[in-house]
Order: sequence, then structure tokens, then C-alpha cells
Amino acid sequence: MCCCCRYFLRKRCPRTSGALLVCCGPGNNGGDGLVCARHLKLFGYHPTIFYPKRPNKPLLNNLTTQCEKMDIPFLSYLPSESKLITDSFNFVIDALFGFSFKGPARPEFAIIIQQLCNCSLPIASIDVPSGWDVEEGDPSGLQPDLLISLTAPKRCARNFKGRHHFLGGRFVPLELARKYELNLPDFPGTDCILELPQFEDRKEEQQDK
Ligand SMILES: NC(=O)C1=CN([C@@H]2O[C@H](COP(=O)(O)OP(=O)(O)OC[C@H]3O[C@@H](n4cnc5c(N)ncnc54)[C@H](OP(=O)(O)O)[C@@H]3O)[C@@H](O)[C@H]2O)[C@@H](O)CC1
Repeated sequence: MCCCCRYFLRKRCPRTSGALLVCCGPGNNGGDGLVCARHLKLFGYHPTIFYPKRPNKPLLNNLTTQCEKMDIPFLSYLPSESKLITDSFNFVIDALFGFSFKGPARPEFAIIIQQLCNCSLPIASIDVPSGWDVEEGDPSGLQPDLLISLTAPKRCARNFKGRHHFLGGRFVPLELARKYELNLPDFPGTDCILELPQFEDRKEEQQDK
């Protein structure tokens, strides 16, 4: 997913001013956020992590340690004024919740999601925009500019109205793809990411065939 973010950032946010806020949730989606922050730091950006609820799991502890050892700062709280967020960062990575989220968000996270909704910065959501039902989405919830679906777009991605939708990862064994009729697109060459057309455009393309 950091490849997708870099693509977007190259246009929107030069590395010299590449101050990014990475909001990480308590599950593996949050773990993806920690990996994303580490990779972006390696590529010369300046991530800051907000990781308010940290379950004591070896994988997540190790990912956190890697970020700490790379001198990535962790925020102890999210500023309640959205202006403070927009003044401090150029871009937000939403790694709060992925496909295991069951709404509605509990109060401590509902506030954070609302703060992201109020903030005017471009937002990239990893796998599922946080707060969205994995099947139905949430038309009144967070509306990211960039969605990075992992392995396969989740059903809610049909409701994504932002500018760029990427598919990341090409790890699905053929047998599994056939069994579940995933109908995954071909990745060019050895690329691990692919930009997908908007759902409405895809529907039109299929109708034209
Ligand atoms: N093959 C894979 O698995 C791959 C997974 N990948 C990545 O992992 C993501 C899925 O990770 P995941 O299953 O850990 O769940 P995730 O969405 O991060 O959230 C779980 C946490 O949220 C919490 N929580 C739930 N509802 C809540 C609420 N209403 N309000 C507040 N909290 C709530 C829940 O808390 P609990 O209910 O257990 O107390 C738990 O702590 C997936 O989207 C993708 O990004 C990829 O890397 C590719 C391979």
C-alpha cells in the first residue's frame, strides 16, 4: 500500500514537505498502517503515527518497535481541532479498521473517525474506509480520496467515490480465485499494484462488451 500512497503523494505532496499522519487501529488494518508508515519513512517522507489502542500481540508489538527504532514519532492524542491537523500534515493514512469492523464504532473511535471526516486533507484508506460496513459502506461516513484494496476489493468498494482506487497484492492462489469467482484483474509485468477504474466506469465497460 505504500506504493499506492507514494503514487498519490508524488502528485500532491513533495517529500520535503511530506508530513503524513498515519492513524492505526487495534487490528491487522492498524498493523498495515504501521508497515505503511515505516516504508514511507524509508522513502523519505515524514510520517507521524497515532495508535491509540495497542493490543499486546507479538506481530503488532514488533511492528511498533520497528517504527520506534526508525524515529517515527507517535502522537499521544489526536488534536480535537481539525485546523491543527491540517496545519501539521499534508496527508492522512486511515488504517483504523478493515474488514473485521462491525459498526457502529465505539465512542473512542467514533470521535477519531469524525475528526477525520471533518478534516480537509486528502485521506488514503487501507482496504476499507474506516467505519464502513464491509458490504454496504457508509454513505454518510468517511469519504477518502484514495482507496487501497488489499488482495481483492471488498464489496463496499462499489460505493467508493474518491479519485483513485488501487488494488494491492497479487497473492491469491489460482484455486482460491476460481473457487470464489474473484475475477481479479491482471497485474502488469511484475507490478504488485494496479489502479482500478471507478466502479461506475467498470459497469459501463462491461455493458459495452
Ligand atoms: N488475510 C488477512 O487477514 C489479511 C489482512 N489484512 C489486513 O487486515 C485487516 C483485517 O484485520 P483484522 O481482522 O485484524 O480486523 P480490523 O478490521 O483491523 O479490526 C479489528 C479490530 O477492530 C475492533 N473493532 C471492530 N469493530 C469495532 C467497533 N465497532 N468499534 C471499535 N472497535 C472495533 C476489534 O475489536 P474487538 O471487537 O475484537 O474488541 C479489533 O480490535 C484487513 O482489512 C487488511 O487491512 C491484509 O494485511 C491482507 C491479509
